[in-house]
Amino acid sequence: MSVDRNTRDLEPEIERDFSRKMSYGSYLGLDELLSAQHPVSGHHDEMLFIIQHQTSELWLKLVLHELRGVRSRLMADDLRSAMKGIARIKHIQRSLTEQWSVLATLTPSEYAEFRGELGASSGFQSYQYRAVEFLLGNKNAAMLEVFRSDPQAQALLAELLSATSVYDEFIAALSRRGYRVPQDLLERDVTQAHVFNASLMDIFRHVYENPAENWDIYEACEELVDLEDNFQLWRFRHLLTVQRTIGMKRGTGGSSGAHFLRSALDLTFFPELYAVRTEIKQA
Ligand code: HEM
Ligand SMILES: N[C@@H](CC(=O)c1ccccc1NC=O)C(=O)O
Repeated sequence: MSVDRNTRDLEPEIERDFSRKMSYGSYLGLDELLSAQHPVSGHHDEMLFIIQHQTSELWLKLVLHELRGVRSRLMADDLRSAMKGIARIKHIQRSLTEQWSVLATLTPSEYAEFRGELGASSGFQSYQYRAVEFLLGNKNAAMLEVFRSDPQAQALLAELLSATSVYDEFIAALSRRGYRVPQDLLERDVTQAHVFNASLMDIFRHVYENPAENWDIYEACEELVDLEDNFQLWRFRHLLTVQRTIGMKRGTGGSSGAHFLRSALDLTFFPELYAVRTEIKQA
């Protein structure tokens, strides 16, 4: 290292020939990844728009992978390891939510220059986003119609629609641990969205009023609430970004736009875990 040249000398042992060895780029498939940006307009800012979506989809791919892991660890009654997966997902969610500030630098005037070229395409057609919602228990069979022209995406969603969600498996694990979960909930039609079930309230009230005796379950409940909070924060930042870039215009996907996105804030994955807060007895 020569300070005066402000140049770092490369050590002789540093690998330089990758003609027969796996390199960074080949391991990561960078040729494919970095040639997958295809702007449809000639506008400078479209690259930001594309990369923001692509990075979001990459993180969603990992969220899906981790959620599947969480679900199978719950099925194996390995609560601690399931919580490790949720901790990772929470960090990814924070990163996804934080990323909205980058897209917020796209002004309405800049977006208006290429929005017309997007046609009917929209984030509403993100199958990975829908898969995450399904895995968390917010099923909606009508969403599959959007993917008629993409059989692979439709098959993935069909598989998840008829599979149990993370919350279904958490509830099943509670039952195996001796908490009194009613049979009808254990045998619910898993193709439907989970809806508030009053019979879970006795269990969660007991857990929240006696944390010390139910510590790992208590912790798991709070992890799930963090997950839902984070999901809602992402939705809210999306809504704010939409409002500042297209105001109250209709969406390219055909919806009413901001109004439609606002109504997603009323959806909930774990309603009983929020409802229990109202019922905890005060000392
Ligand atoms: C300027 C940026 C953006 C605008 C103006 C925008 C606008 C919209 C609108 C209006 C909708 C409603 C569906 C429609 O009719 O099109 C929508 C849905 C959606 N967008 Fe975006 N969006 C933006 C960026 C993003 C980004 C970066 C993502 C990340 C993947 C994303 C993901 C989604 C998803 C998942 C939905 C479906 C939401 C739901 O079903 O509630 N959007 N977007
Ligand atoms: N729905 C957006 C368009 C949009 O944002 C979009 C277009 C193509 C691919 C992803 C998108 N992102 C989120 O909806 C709009 O109405 O302007």
